[in-house]
Amino acid sequence: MPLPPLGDTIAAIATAPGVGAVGIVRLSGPESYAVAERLFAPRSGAPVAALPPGRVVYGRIVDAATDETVDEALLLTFRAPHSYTGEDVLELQTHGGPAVLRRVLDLCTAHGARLAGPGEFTLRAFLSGRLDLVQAEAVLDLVNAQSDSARRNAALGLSKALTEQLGLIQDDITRVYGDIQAVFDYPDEGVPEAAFQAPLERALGRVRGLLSTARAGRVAQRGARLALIGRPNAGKSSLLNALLGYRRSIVSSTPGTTRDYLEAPVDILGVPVTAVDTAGIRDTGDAVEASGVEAAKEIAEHADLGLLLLDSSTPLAPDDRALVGELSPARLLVVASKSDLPPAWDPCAAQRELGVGPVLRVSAATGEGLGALKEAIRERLVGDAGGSALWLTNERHIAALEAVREHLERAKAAPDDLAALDLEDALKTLGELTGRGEVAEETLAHIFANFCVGK
Ligand SMILES: Nc1nc2c(c(=O)[nH]1)N(C=O)[C@@H](CNc1ccc(C(=O)N[C@@H](CCC(=O)O)C(=O)O)cc1)CN2
Ligand SMILES: Nc1nc2c(ncn2[C@@H]2O[C@H](COP(=O)(O)OP(=O)(O)OP(=O)(O)O)[C@@H](O)[C@H]2O)c(=O)[nH]1
Ligand SMILES: [Mg+2]
Repeated sequence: MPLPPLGDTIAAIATAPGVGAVGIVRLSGPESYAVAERLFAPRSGAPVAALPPGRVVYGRIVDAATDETVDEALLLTFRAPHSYTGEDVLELQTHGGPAVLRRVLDLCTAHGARLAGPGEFTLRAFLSGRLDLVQAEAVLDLVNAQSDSARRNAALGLSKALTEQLGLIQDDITRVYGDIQAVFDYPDEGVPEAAFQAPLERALGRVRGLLSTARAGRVAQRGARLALIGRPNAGKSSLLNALLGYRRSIVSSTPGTTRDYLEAPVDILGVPVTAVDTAGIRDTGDAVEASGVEAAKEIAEHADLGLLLLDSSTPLAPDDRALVGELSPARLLVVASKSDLPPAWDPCAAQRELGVGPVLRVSAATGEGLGALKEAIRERLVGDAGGSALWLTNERHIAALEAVREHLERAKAAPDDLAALDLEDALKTLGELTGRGEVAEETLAHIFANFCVGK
């Protein structure tokens, strides 16, 4: 997959497909003004090329071949290097609608622009040095963000928060590397071992700190699956409805009401979650119910978090204890449901007996404990990011930093001459990560292929 050529002038519709109040066609490249000259008539009559940058001018989009007025529009002007791409950029803001935008884009290509490929504007911003690779990827994440936590995180990436962290890591490694080289060059001067260790430890600490946010980052980016499980009648469907705030799942006093699983998206304090209501788990002779029970177990096993509901109004049963045993404690949150009813057992005693974390008292009927439950879910899904404001969300970044961590750990344990090799590798990996070092063309092509056209 080769990279698209640079140096020509590209055009694309920048706004989302479909009907909208306003739509934008964007041009970037050395011929942008010349292309616009041929299709835009400012009302002032001034030539487009003479327009000062950073302005909005009103005028008409005209098809020079027929003299037809295609639309009234605004033209936005940028001059290299002061633009998103670093090149001459013009934006034509027209009425939003597929036919208008398509026609304006056709005029752009008729007058010398080329249709832009996916991510080509942002690729040019990267290649002109206006964004590093981590920022360019943050643009992609920002556009694709579906939850507030994903948006916030991408905005931090774009604002260089991650770039700056990586810079600090790079500085420390460079320092250690330089010191080791000095020892090779002037062995008699002797740089004490301790001088290497401190910056190396600091860099390693930063890398580990960033990596510890990866789980939270993945959850923010892709969302998490939350399985509601328990015996029949435990109140799973009622709790699902309470979390959603609307009636999604059928509730009844007949045990075995939910037969198949059911998924619903829900925002848990900014974390995108897919909640899955499942069939009550019990031994059953009914083949349909049994396959629902099978599905429930499998869903619980693969979920990011299992919410095990234990009915607090009836005594705990052997089935409840068996369910606790089947699920990994790290991915289990236990709820004492129906807390508005007189309790048949004590949550604190149950916590000790079952060997699980805190058992949360919740009532789907009154809403009691729902807020605390949401807090606990959020904490379990993204809590390990600690106080870090910035989360790693991108698999490429995670993989690169894992490689850096390994190099640094090896360097720490190795004699100086071998450490130098690992430090070199760590620096090379960081360079690929930010794009400030050497990056394979395939890597770039792969990253930008995931963008939408016009971005
Ligand atoms: N209409 C429109 N809205 C948009 C964008 C766009 O390209 N067009 N953006 C695109 O994704 C984002 C804004 N990003 C931008 C980043 C830099 C520059 C720019 O021209 N920078 C110059 C001048 C800055 C200044 O005036 O101080 C520079 O940095 O030199 C423009 C947009 C979001 N909104
Ligand atoms: N008082 C009270 N009753 C509840 C509460 N939650 C559920 N119930 C009742 O418990 C019964 C079972 O509720 P469901 O939500 O259908 O239980 P379930 O776990 O989905 O049951 P299955 O689908 O059969 O596995 C219904 O009669 C509900 O009204 C609660 O918080 N308080
Ligand atoms: Mg149910």
